[in-house]
Amino acid sequence: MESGRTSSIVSKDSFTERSSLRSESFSEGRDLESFPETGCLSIIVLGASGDLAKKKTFPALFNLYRQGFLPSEEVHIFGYARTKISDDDLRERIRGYLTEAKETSSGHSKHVSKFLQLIKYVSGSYTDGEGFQLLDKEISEHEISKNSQEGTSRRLFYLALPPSVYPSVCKMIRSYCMNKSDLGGWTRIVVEKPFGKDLNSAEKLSSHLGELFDEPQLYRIDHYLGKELVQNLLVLRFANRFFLPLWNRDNISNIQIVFREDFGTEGRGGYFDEYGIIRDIIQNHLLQVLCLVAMEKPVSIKPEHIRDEKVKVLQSVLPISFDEVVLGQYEGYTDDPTVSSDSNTPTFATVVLHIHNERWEGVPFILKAGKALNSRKAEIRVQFKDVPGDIFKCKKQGRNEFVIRLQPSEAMYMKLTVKKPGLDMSTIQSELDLSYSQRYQDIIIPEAYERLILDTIRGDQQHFVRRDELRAAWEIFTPLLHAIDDGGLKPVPYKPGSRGPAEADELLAKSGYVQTHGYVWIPPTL
Ligand SMILES: NC(=O)C1=CN([C@@H]2O[C@H](COP(=O)(O)OP(=O)(O)OC[C@H]3O[C@@H](n4cnc5c(N)ncnc54)[C@H](OP(=O)(O)O)[C@@H]3O)[C@@H](O)[C@H]2O)C=CC1
Ligand SMILES: O=C1O[C@H](COP(=O)(O)O)[C@@H](O)[C@H](O)[C@H]1O
Repeated sequence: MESGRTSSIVSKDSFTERSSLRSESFSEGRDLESFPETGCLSIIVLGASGDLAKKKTFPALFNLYRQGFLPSEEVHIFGYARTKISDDDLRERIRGYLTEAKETSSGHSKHVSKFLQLIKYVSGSYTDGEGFQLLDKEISEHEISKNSQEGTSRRLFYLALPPSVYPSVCKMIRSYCMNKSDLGGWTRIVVEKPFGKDLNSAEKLSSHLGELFDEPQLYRIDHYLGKELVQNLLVLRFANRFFLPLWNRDNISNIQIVFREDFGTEGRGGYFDEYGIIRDIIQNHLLQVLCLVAMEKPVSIKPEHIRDEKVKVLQSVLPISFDEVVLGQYEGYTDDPTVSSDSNTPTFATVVLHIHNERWEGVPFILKAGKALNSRKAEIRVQFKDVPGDIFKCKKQGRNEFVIRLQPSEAMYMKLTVKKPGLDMSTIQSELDLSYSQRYQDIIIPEAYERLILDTIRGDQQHFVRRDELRAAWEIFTPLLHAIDDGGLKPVPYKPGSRGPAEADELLAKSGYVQTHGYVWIPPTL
């Protein structure tokens, strides 16, 4: 394995102190700022009392700390929210979410306690200056205590908040909490999706944030871009001769990008009902995956080169035809008291996109996402066309497929036809399988948030959404979303624990997907 500092995949036993937060992986091609970073680092989690903060943000920070990426002599963490609680109350709220694999319980609790001591809580409002002045004072005290030279300290603000408060919070940060000068220090803002509700609101939000901060200071996080197999897509496509000649309309029949969850909105009904599955999953997570599957080879692996190509793909997507959309809502969704009883919000959607360019003309990209379905998984399924001149008459067994399983059980496998072992000359579907748990037994795959927060500290924007990308993404979905919001398109009911509406499978078949019968991929066990 590479040294821990250069790799974001860590060995199961590693607990090495890393003194630098600079990325060295793929460093030759990267475009990272070049000043030395010596000042102390303050990470401020706004909305620290909330769901995301406790389930994702603090655990990701803990894992970075545990692996030595957040040395206690440099880093301090602040929680900020309106709720009036003490430092210890916040620590107790998050303690139970800090988990780590394969460590003795005494080793674990030692790390947890030390980590929790790095956290301080400040209570204040999101709309007036008083709380933010207090926050600034606390951060400055920490910086002074670390002998950080003025202007060299680094401040990372993580907005784990509902998007409705982003504008006022950003204004407060700009007015009261910026790093005072720029002698190598910085102020960066991480904003969570959804970035707006449609094209207009997103543009308004972008303009507002754009007046307060420069684009290099803004990190629009989409945690799917931090998943191991999503990060592998460009390597897979552009570092393997196998795929180069095949990855196009001549060979590929259709591509599915699928997200399934086997639970419903679970305590987030109020949020979800305002947004729905398209804004929650498809317009961001699945569309980002589509970009990486469909984009042309970038000039280099510099973040801007990659993001330039993603924007081009998005701009080549044709307007969505409503005939190629199936919406669903699971039965019982409106029983949640925070959901309106006559809600039209889809909890399931299949949407077919078409990319109007030389590589993809005629290849449907089928994006499917649903809550309360029969399984939990996310995958990309590339289905190839039939083999012309099928001398083995094996068509009935199914087509070649290349499946990238993003989660759970990260894997990629190729479904292919082989001779059935034995004396007979017959064929059977089998697979070439790269299952990560089997192939990389010594490695723990980092959580997406862990990786992305590290990127924000390192100043690497590759895995974050650029403003023009966001605009192009909203352009694709806004007409459909408005039609749903206006009641012009209605979701069909489906049973919780099912595959979703039958109409979605019909749309899949209409789009050219050929179901393989009698073959099931079984994740290998050790
Ligand atoms: N939870 C998740 O799994 C995921 C969440 N996200 C995104 O992360 C962000 C935060 O999500 P989540 O933690 O679930 O949200 P929460 O509803 O838990 O809100 C976070 C905190 O914000 C404050 N808050 C809540 N509602 C309001 C309001 N109307 N006005 C002002 N402050 C409010 C509360 O703190 P207080 O009252 O103490 O100030 C709350 O603890 C959202 O943008 C969400 O879309 C993205 C991916 C997954
Ligand atoms: O952004 C979101 O993602 C989660 C699913 O994330 P995953 O990493 O577990 O696949 C989803 O449950 C949530 O509704 C959505 O806001």
